[in-house]
Amino acid sequence: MKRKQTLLSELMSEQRRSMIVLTGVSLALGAAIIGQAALLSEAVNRIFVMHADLSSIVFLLGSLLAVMLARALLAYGNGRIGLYMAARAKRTMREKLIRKLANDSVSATAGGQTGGKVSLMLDAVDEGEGYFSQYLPRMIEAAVIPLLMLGVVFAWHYPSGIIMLVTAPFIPIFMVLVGLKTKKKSEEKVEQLSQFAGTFLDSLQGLVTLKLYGRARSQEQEIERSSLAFRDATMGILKIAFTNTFMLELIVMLSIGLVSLELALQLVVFQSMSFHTAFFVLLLVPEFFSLLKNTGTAFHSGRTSMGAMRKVEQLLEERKGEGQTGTERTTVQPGEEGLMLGPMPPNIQLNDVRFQYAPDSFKLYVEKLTIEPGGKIAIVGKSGAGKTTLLHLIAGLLPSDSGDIQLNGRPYEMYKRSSWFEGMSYITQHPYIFSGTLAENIAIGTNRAVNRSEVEQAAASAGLAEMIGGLEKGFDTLVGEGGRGLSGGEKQRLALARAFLNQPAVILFDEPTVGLDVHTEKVLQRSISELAEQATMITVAHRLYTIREADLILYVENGLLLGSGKHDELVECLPAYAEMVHLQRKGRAG
Ligand SMILES: Nc1ncnc2c1ncn2[C@@H]1O[C@H](COP(=O)(O)OP(=O)(O)OP(=O)(O)O)[C@@H](O)[C@H]1O
Repeated sequence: MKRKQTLLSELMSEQRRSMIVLTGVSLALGAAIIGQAALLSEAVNRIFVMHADLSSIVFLLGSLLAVMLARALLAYGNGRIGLYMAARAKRTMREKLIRKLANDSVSATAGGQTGGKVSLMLDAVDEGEGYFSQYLPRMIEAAVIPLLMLGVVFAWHYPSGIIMLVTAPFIPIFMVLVGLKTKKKSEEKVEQLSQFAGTFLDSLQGLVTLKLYGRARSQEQEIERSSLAFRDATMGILKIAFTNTFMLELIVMLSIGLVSLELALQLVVFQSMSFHTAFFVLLLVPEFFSLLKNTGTAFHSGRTSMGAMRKVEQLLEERKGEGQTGTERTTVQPGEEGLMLGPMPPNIQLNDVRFQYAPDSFKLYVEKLTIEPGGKIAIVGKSGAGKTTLLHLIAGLLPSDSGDIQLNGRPYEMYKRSSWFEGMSYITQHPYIFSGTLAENIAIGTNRAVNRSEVEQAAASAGLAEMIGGLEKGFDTLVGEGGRGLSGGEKQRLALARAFLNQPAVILFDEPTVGLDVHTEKVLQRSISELAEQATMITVAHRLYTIREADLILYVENGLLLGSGKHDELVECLPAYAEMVHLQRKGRAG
């Protein structure tokens, strides 16, 4: 059975070439370190033991300087390659996350904690960087350079080599023990951070609601609790990191002490070795242990990064399976090369379509439904009956569990998704206003480049001209986050202006449930009917006027399409519909 490729192994396979370069640079760095020690010990030997004059060692000192420079450059090069690998890995992770979120169905994207996702996108991906910028370069260095050094020490003075060989494994053993402990802690930390960020962002977004319901204080306490938990998790990791550093220093100090003692005994007591050799080995030993020690710190950051990467992987995995109910779900493959839809409204057909948000939850079933091109459809029913769900299914914003949705007689999946979405505009009750100017917010209605006069024309058609004309900066007024606020009616008209730019073949319209003033209502109605002249219009309808004018009314109850037809027909043959109309009339009169 083929093993599932993890995110880390995927990222690693991208970095193969960089890792080969890294190994080459590490080898050169090892040679430079050994060369530096050899030249330095030779220079000291000549000056202090052989009392050579300065002119005879000028070349030696020049070579030493060159090797030191080369070492610095190689160490810098290693750092740069690490940073390059980290940047590449972060880009890949972000791309994967964005692609995943963008390809999820609308309901899946809207689900979950927004703040948590933001924190994951920004922080966990950043934390993952340490694996490539620190851990990998240090590990490759540790695998290459100490071996090189050990070989040289063995060749020059094998007893020191034996001590190094015996003491060195204590460092990785210690690292593994500590690493295992930090891994769990770091996963906890990322979890805490995500929770903290989530609580914080969600509280900020809902500040007005919280204040109104007098919940601001309890939310404050919740944020405090969340931040304290995050602090504790961070402190836990720091405690381990500090103890780790202290223990590593101790092991390194003892090991260097042991080699020095052995060298001193050989040099002074037994006089069995030259000063040159002893000094050369003595110069190499701290370098050897310092490299191993660096891997200790890198190991710690590597574990933290792995914890963060697991979180990213979980989000990618989670969303992969999200919404699957066990039955084969007709998912839409994004970006597939498929049929293109033309500018004309398509014929839309639903056959035996079933949908469920999750097992044991609300069920929607449509046996047969045909929407003719250019039709004006009103979906009606009680609150929670499934009107919006049906609208989203027709629009392909939700994937059906079974059955098929056809456009012009062919399954929906055969079409290129972008061609369908480009020909469609969705005017929701609460359209999202992005942070930017009014002109920019209108221009996002279409993919093609638009000029200012087209934006102005669209705004005028949507009945926004008067309101924008009254603003000091007109179309350049900043709206959305950090900008000017817009009323509910203005937001919907802005969404309408987006649709006017797009000139869609299919319009989805979620009619406002709250009453707009007569003037706004008239403007909206006029604009929408103008926009819908050449298009199929599917409205989740609440107004009697819209319902009466519709070519086809779909009456939904408890997720079932109870009846469809014209207003008069339904009043005649569907008592539930007749009652709804009656109640609506009474409501208006009262
Ligand atoms: N993302 C979701 N996950 C699970 N259940 C959902 C989800 N969205 C809606 N539902 C449930 O599905 C049912 C139908 O919801 P839907 O929004 O389609 O109703 P509606 O007729 O449009 O209601 P309203 O007129 O109040 O907007 C409701 O019971 C709702 O709670």
